[in-house]
Amino acid sequence: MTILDKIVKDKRNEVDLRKSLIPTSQIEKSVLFARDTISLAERLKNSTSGIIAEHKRRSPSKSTINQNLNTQDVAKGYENAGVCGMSVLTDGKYFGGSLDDLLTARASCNLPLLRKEFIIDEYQILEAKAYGADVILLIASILTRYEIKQFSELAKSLHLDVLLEVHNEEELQKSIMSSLDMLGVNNRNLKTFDVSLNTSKQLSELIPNGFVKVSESGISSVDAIKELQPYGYQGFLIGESFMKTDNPGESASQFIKQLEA
Ligand SMILES: O=C(O)c1ccccc1NCC(=O)[C@H](O)[C@H](O)COP(=O)(O)O
Repeated sequence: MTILDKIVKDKRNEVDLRKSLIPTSQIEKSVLFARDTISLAERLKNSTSGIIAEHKRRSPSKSTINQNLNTQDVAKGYENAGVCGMSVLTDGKYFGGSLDDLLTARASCNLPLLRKEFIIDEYQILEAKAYGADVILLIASILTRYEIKQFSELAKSLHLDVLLEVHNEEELQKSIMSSLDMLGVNNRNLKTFDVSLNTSKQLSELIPNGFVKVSESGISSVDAIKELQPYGYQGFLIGESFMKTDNPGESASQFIKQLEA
């Protein structure tokens, strides 16, 4: 069983439990459920840097990244740095995140927020909206084409942007549909954790125009972004590189200044 299989198995149990505790009707009554969302895709199209900065305490590939920071400081720091959006990991067991982190980030900044989660049920999309997200992530390797269609159409009906993540050509071909806004190529192989920017480079030409291209994971230098930009990437998701420092907002700020110099 791969780590991804384990995460998905645990996620099904976790979502079933939450569904039994909080009914959909209650989620839909939350104040944030009625909030006007902000489009990350539009921000990326109009940006010269395209940074999506992540809140990430730990991960299966790095047991500890940073356990000492508070989400409010990270969100405010990222906003002051001028990032286009913030990604908030909400998985508890493997990443040390929570829906409360999303809520705190929402209360602390006006950035478009991505709920970074292993979405396997429509219920999690309703939660994303209710806890202040503007964008959801769908991971092609854990979903069927039918699920990608159902989930992305639900997200669009709630005015959420959809970032679809792929790692290879097969996942990309199965997923392309008009209800997606952004196509993300994950440079980290989620089975082996190997990271290679070549994955983004190789898949770029297969992504149809009209989708905002996002390169995800393993980006730790301005040079990496300059290498990826000629392949049409407008968004760059960066987690560990910022979060491993004492001040992720300041690190993002220095990074963006260097990129735009
Ligand atoms: O980061 C992991 O180890 C990981 C393992 C299994 C599934 C997903 C994983 N990461 C989620 C992400 O996509 C990254 O957090 C995100 O792209 C940022 O990556 P990085 O800049 O390398 O922290």
